[in-house]
Amino acid sequence: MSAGAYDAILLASFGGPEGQDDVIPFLRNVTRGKGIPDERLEEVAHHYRANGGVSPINQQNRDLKAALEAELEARGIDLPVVWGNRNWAPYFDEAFRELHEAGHRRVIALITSAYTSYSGVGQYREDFDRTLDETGLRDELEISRIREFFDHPGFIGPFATNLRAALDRAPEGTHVMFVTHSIPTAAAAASGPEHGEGGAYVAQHLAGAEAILREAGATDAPWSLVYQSRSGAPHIPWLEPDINDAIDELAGAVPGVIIVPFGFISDHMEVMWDLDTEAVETATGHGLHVERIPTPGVDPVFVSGLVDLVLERVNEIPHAERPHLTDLGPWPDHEPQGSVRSEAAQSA
Ligand SMILES: CC1=C(CCC(=O)O)c2cc3nc(cc4[nH]c(cc5[nH]c(cc1n2)c(C)c5CCC(=O)O)c(CCC(=O)O)c4C)C(CCC(=O)O)=C3C
Ligand SMILES: [Fe+2]
Repeated sequence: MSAGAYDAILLASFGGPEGQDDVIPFLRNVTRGKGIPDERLEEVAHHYRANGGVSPINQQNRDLKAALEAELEARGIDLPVVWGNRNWAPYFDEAFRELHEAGHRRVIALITSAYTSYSGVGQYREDFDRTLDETGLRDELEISRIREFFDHPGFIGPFATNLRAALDRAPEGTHVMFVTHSIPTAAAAASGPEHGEGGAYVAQHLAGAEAILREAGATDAPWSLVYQSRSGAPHIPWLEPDINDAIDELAGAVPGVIIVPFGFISDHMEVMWDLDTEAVETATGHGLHVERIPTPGVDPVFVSGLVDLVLERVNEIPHAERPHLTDLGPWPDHEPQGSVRSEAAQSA
């Protein structure tokens, strides 16, 4: 099946270190421009160091790329997938050159982040812009991107299925903790001031949590939205409560907690360390039943949903007809970046 006006998919992600020697250079990339000394970065590095200097995120993206390619082929959609990262190889400049050298001009970016925030969207768009200029490909490539997919059935579905199974295994009255990446309260407000104090970022998470509960047939379960992985200067306010504080607060009042990591699409370092090590230890320290359900990863429902999101653009599906499980969505498209000159302009 033709992919209409598009030539390729860019799988765009965060990137992560793949060995002890990579950790500090990777963290320098993540904090570029902030002038953080290596000694401070070494303090942040501990969870990578404890895992041989390796973040699982790059392998998870290789697996997601392969799963996308298999789904596209199964559906007969002729769209190659090129992978690029913000903070580690393969970097966006390598990916953009690969796309251009293969003759691709109009690209759909699939960013591995489901929600609207500077870190999850804005920084990626800035990086695309900067990379188009640095590679001299601004007039040769046009980068569009799929909409934020926080309420797409392909993203909600796997969480709902796994939450239902976890609730069936848990003691009556177990509390459901929806956890996502904390961000500075100022960044949250800026993500969509029309949505109130926490901006679009918090509004999307609250609506997404309710959608997961509905799809799991668990609207009567006690639940809350909590946060993880705050960093930076302590005097700067970030979204709260931290998941460990929330567990401390609930201990004694509930028999257990189910942790739903719906802030991420794969079980990367911030899930493995901040949740599976720290938060689970907090819960077991209180003698609570605790289970952390998986992120979508390469769940076939999620992978198929990502291809559906790409096809929304390929087939120019009207906005109102795009599937969404909250009344916040479907989230609007973003303006393409770069400017492929039309054939007419090129021949003129
Ligand atoms: C909203 C959000 C997402 C979700 C969107 C998405 O999924 O993209 C996300 C993802 C990730 N964040 C990651 C890692 C890091 N984030 C950092 C720092 C920060 N993240 C922030 C926010 C987010 N981060 C913020 C506001 C900062 C403060 C500094 C700044 O304002 O930029 C730092 C620096 C050290 C520190 O400050 O902790 C590291 C190492 C990894 C890789 C994990 C792995 O290696 O497996 C991933 C997927
Ligand atoms: Fe982060």
